[in-house]
Amino acid sequence: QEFHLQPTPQEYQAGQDSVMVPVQYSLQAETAFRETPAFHLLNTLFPKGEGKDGFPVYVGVKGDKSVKKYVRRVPKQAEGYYLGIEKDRIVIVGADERGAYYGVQTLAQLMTLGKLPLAEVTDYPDVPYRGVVEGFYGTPWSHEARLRQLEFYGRNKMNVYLYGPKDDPYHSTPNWRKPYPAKEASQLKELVDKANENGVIFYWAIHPGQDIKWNEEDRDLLLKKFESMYQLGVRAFAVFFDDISGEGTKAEKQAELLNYLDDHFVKVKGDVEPLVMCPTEYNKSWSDVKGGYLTTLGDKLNKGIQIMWTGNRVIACIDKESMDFINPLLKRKAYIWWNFPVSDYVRDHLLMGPVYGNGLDIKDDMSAFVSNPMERAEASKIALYSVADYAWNLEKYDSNASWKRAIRDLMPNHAAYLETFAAHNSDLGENGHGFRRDESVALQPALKSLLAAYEKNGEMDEAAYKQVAEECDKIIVAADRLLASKESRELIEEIKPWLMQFKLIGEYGREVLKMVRLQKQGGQEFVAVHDHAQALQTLMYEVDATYNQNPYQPGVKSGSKYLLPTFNSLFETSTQRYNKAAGTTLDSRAVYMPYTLSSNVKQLALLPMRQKGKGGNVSPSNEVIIWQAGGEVAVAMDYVRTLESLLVDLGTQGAEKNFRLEISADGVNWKTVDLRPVPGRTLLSAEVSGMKVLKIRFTNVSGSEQKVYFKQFRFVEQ
Ligand SMILES: CC(=O)N[C@@H]1[C@@H](O)[C@H](O)[C@@H](CO)NC[C@H]1O
Repeated sequence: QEFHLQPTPQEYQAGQDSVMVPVQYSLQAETAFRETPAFHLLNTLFPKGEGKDGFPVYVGVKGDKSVKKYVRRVPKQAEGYYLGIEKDRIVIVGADERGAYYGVQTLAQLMTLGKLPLAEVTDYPDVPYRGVVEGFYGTPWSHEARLRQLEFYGRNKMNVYLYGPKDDPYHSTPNWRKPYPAKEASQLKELVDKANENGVIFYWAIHPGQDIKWNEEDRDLLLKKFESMYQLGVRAFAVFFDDISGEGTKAEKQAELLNYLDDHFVKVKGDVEPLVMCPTEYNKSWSDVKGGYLTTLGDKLNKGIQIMWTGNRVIACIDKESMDFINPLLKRKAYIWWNFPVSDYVRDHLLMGPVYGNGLDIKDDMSAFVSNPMERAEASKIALYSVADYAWNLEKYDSNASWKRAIRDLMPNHAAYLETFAAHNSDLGENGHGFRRDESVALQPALKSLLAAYEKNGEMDEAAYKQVAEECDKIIVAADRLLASKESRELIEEIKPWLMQFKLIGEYGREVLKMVRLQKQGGQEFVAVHDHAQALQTLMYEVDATYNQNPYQPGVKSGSKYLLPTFNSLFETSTQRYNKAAGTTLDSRAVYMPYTLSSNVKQLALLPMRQKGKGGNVSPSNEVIIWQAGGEVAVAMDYVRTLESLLVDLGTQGAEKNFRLEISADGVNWKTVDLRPVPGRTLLSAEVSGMKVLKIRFTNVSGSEQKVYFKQFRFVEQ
């Protein structure tokens, strides 16, 4: 693999010549430089550290005497730097302190080459703020995972991390008004210090909108919370108003609060970054321009305040058209919150594929590009590496090359195996946002050709067969090697269930290919191989029913877009053909989904049904659902079944007054069923035990539009 600086620099010129990597350096810099993160990093790069006879390293920022003669080479862009490696010196000049830090990070990468090329790097970021918003639903990252993330951001020249895990009770309702308990407070302080060491601005975000009162008391409580975070070292703050309903959604009030914080906290402190806010209307598909929410923010919010935006939809790639829509309304460059590789709405999938689909022509249209990642911190690094690469230098961004480098960066000694795994674990599966990713890209042609030849006219595409068979072998080896890896143990522990599932898919594919071969030969051995394949199906079901049993999208899906569906089709077709020829009745069902969802509520229509054990649930949504009067959601069974229980949770009290649940045993006659609120919760329980059901229907009968959450719709069969 040829060497490539990360992120891709704006300009990198290297001759053939090089110098040995010095073991010691002598620092030529202003005294003040010794207090900077750039110095602390530089000091770790030379085995023998600093010494007066060491290799001269001139380092500083524009204006420093020590680097005066190089000042013309420094880019004018913020965080830019010039790095020159000459025969008798190294020169690093930053446009500012973080630029100097980035110059040292680039030097660190060059020093891994074993010898230093005589080179010049003139570099700077395209997008001012680049990084990560920990803004997902689900288990917040651990403290150790966050510390590792911050080092990763420094190495990849990401300069922001926004702390905003939805399920941290002190970030959101109910405890946003309270200071953190001692342990959490000291951990946050440690994170702030770690961020500073790595050139990362640590934003602490608050999510008060669900229960904030627009009065002085709450305003002062929020200010007090900011003050308590300031005491912990936080110097950058955000206010998120996403996923709320009710009073807290008022634009005028939100703007008034933000401006108050800006005038009475940020400007007073003098050493705090500009505020960042996430609007309630944070994507175009939800915005009602005429309603004036966005333009109110655009008109009223103090100019320096940044406003976040997820694009044309909740989950969407960002392009020129998206930016041309939003920037004029906000009267500033939107601060992009990119919802990838976040998977809190497809928690049974890993998103390990390339970062692609964002415009390469929008570097001047956004003030920030931050990624909302998976709750699996280490696994998110593949995407985050490429987000860093993209946001630093859009025009030179190459998604596939970046993806390969990201994998090698994450597991240098197992890159080939991790790439095999990542290639087949990248799509999200069906989901309520309709957002999909490509998967098994290199193998797709062979899978399609093998299936088409066999299913349409019973032929064998030998070349495709061979390629798929070889891939199955690679999958099995890759899964074993990764499961046994000593390298990146934290990553392996995060993705272990998916690695187990992945291996089973490789073994299942191997057996299914044998079945196809044997079916055509008509051999008796078909039965034994069929039974082995079925045993593997059972093991795959067990993994899916045992691990990652979260209440939203439980289970472990792998290779779900092309790989497994192809093997399942081949299993079913070869078994059916064998049965026909041999007069046997081998079970030809591969995977089974007995329930079908239908709905005329726009945000529910695409939600996938999931089978779990002896029951099913409709995949929940994180967002507020606009449920029109008379709107309904229905679930149809494949044949009449008997219910044990049914639970609905719309996240709002009193929903049982506005909605009706009906059951039909024949799809024609309907019976209304009582919905009982569970005391103290928004959960509703239906008395359905023993009822025969072919179809379930749940309707808004309030006569008006309802804004609710769709947190749960689950039933269990007897
Ligand atoms: C601005 C934003 O995306 N907010 C949340 C975010 O916290 C979720 O993680 C995101 C992905 O499901 N959906 C949008 C919404 O629910």
